[in-house]
Amino acid sequence: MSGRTTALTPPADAGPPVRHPEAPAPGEIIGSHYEYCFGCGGGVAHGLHLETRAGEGVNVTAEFTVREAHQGAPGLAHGGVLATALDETLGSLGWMLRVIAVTGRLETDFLRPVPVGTELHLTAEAVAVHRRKIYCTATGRIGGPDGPVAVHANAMFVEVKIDHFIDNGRKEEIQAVMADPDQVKVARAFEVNP
Ligand SMILES: CCCCCCCCCCCCCCCC(=O)SCCNC(=O)CCNC(=O)[C@H](O)C(C)(C)COP(=O)(O)OP(=O)(O)OC[C@H]1O[C@@H](n2cnc3c(N)ncnc32)[C@H](O)[C@@H]1OP(=O)(O)O
Repeated sequence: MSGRTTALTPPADAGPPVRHPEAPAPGEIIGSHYEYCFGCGGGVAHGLHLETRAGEGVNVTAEFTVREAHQGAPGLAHGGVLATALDETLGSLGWMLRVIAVTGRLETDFLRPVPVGTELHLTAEAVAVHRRKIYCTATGRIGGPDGPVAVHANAMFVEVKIDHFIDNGRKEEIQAVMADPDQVKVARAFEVNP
């Protein structure tokens, strides 16, 4: 057993998350970070095509419509797909903090079944930061932004540098994104974090 704690409660000396001065303005659409991302990429036919908007604090909102390709049981969304929608929404919080962060831990509560055709209204918010760790929560509601909660997640993201992707991603995809000026622009946006 390692000594690592898996608790999602921020340590006592964690600080509040601080909205970066160059974060997208409230209401601004946060574009896809990668065309072939299953969560937000336009190039994935059966992907979630999540479109996320900046909130006023260190928070974001997004919508996702459950389609036939997202089923687990007949006519119902697969739980893993719903967890992905929460994960993707949480991942967008990096834009508000202007850091790149990947999911370290994601704990999901499934409270109501979500039928195919449902629009899931998602919100995510960072609640605390401790060194490279970002503690955050996300909620998916059905029937409208104030509708009943169907899914909820507590999560801990870990800040990483671009090298995390360059060192670990398959060479073909890494070379392709490095050759794409739009993608390089996305990556560069995170490189300077005053
Ligand atoms: C050219 C490219 C262009 C790219 C353009 C932009 C791309 C923008 C992409 C954004 C994408 C988002 C998409 C949606 C979100 C995903 O789905 S991300 C994908 C899923 N997640 C992953 O693949 C992460 C896999 N895991 C890892 O790589 C490593 O375990 C991690 C998370 C980076 C941590 O490893 P590490 O850097 O060695 O850090 P480590 O010292 O182990 O941990 C740091 C701290 O976190 C704690 N910690 C780490 N893991 C855990 C855990 N599971 N539980 C509890 N605590 C933990 C440690 O205890 C430590 O705490 P302290 O000592 O500071 O108190």
